[in-house]
Amino acid sequence: MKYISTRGEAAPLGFCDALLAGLARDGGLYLPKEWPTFSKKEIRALRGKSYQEIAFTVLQPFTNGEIPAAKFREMIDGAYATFRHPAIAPLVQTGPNAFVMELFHGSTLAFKDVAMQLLARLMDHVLAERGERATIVGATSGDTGGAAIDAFAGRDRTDIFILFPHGKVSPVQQRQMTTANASNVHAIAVNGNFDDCQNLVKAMFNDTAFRDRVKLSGVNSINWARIMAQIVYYFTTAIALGGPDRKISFTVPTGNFGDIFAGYVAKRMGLPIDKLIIATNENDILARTLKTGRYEMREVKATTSPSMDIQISSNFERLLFEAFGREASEVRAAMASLKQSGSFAIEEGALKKIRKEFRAGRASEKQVAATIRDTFKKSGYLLDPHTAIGVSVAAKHEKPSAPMVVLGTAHPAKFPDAVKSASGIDPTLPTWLADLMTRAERFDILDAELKNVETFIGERTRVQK
Ligand SMILES: Cc1ncc(COP(=O)(O)O)c(C=O)c1O
Ligand SMILES: N[C@@H](CCOP(=O)(O)O)C(=O)O
Repeated sequence: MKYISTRGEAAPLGFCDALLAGLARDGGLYLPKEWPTFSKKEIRALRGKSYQEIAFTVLQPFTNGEIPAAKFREMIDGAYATFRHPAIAPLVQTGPNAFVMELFHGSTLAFKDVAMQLLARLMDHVLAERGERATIVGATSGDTGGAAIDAFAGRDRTDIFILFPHGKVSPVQQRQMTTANASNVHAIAVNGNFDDCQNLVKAMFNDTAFRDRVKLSGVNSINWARIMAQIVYYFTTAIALGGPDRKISFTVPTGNFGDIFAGYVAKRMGLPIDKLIIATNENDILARTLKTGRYEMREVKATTSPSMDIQISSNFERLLFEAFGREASEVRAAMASLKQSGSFAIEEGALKKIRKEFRAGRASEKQVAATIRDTFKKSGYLLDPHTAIGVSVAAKHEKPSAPMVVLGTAHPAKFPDAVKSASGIDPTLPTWLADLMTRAERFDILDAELKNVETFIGERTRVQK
């Protein structure tokens, strides 16, 4: 299986090359040339299997035979041994036909751990096989950074540089990035917002001389392996709820569109998913796009769900590629228009295809607080603000015929201020993070200027120049 770029101008790559490349050289995102599929019978055969067994079966076709099966299984087992719940992604019933899939039992309490722990092991393996090192850069609005630092800290073949928006992540998120005691970790607070950080990362990938000199690799969801690992929990959950003989709907708190795109891929692979519902906060660019057919950037607002305070939703490009019938020239035109004018229009045919698979909704700050408060009052279950957006939006789309699963993307203790002000409850960090807020911090502050950031990274990476 080869991986092709959404912009159609980069050479197709095998799995290991796409893994290390992150962003394609034409600025596009990699996708498999065709989707591997599973029949209903094959999906039924996964019933009763562990998360790790299902992960192995569902993901192996994507590895293109480039990772030995036993080694891949060992990586999966290692990745999920770091989780504190045996089911990895357990389900909690919150209503007669409503569930939250808890994705926050990994070491940094966010769904990012699910993919990042596997990604780090895959990269380590490929770099060791090739006798190479890599410089990893990542942009974060709060959660990707902590998960990446946890997964890569102390790894000898990689130096990791995480860019986060200065003063715009929660104190817990910041500490998860700034207190790692490892010399290969560099947390950088950027004077700007998340979109500035993400633009810097993409600009570094597009600077070929720099990219090649420091052997740049990415851990954001621009990296196909991130999306790939996130496909698994759609399968485990659907199977637990009666799939493939029953359709399930998923509501996904969305920012960069990676998590929900993984659900789309699961559907393409044969998993009977009814609807995929995009849930946004007041930065509702995706909900507006589905309604109007125009992707139109606005000023980003700071909300109580900072990880979703995003205007440039990276993986929407992957969906456009699909909706345009994999016509890369149309993706290039849309992305050029976005760069030039901050917007693009989606033609009727493509929009129809998107609307067939997806619904979308937004939750205001008031609705988020009310959802946290009411859910706690009703059931004693404490939601984090991101998951609360999912629960709020899902309520408008629930129907008796298909169970509705909201992706629980973070633990409430990552956002204690918002949770306490909504519910009166002060969520506590688990014991292994109990001293997090007293650990010594180490980070640098940089302006959002490409040359500046490249010089900083170039001087600190251990890649041979
Ligand atoms: C807690 C949380 N929820 C939701 C999201 C949105 O996920 P995605 O960017 O994959 O759409 C993020 C960030 O990615 C997050 O950290
Ligand atoms: N919400 C994310 C933003 C980056 O998303 P990614 O999935 O592309 O890594 C975060 O928490 O950092």
